[in-house]
Amino acid sequence: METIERTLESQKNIALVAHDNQKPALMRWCARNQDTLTQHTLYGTGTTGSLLRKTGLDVNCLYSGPMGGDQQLGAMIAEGKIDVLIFFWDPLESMPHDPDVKALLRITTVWNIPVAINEASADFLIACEYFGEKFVTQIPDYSDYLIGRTN
Ligand SMILES: O=C(CO)COP(=O)(O)O
Repeated sequence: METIERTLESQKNIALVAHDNQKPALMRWCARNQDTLTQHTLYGTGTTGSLLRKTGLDVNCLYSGPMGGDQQLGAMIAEGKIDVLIFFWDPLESMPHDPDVKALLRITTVWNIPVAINEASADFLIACEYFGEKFVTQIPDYSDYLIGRTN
């Protein structure tokens, strides 16, 4: 597939999500990185975002994951409205909305956004010089894709 450039601005739109068993770890991680996170625009699924708001972070809350929050985030990623996903998902518990979780992770790959799936990868990502700077990525050329399918 043809690709085009997409520039992630220095102030990023960051999605924060954690499954229940991972919420304490994400809360601690956000507290540790509060100064950096406040320089960006934050989004979260319903419960994660509401808990983070209680700690003083300005998080735009979507629906709770099992009620459609993962799908809302997926749509925002496809529309270029989310630049980075921090998702502390739970590998040891089955979720009623597992198809939504898979779909969310899949769409991050389709649109080539940086993703952290656990604390160590989140530490790497936030330590990266590009976290607070412009960063150019390659994304699918959707216009070209559509032309190819409709010609
Ligand atoms: O289920 C989730 C992600 O799959 C997260 O949803 P909550 O933040 O509402 O718990």
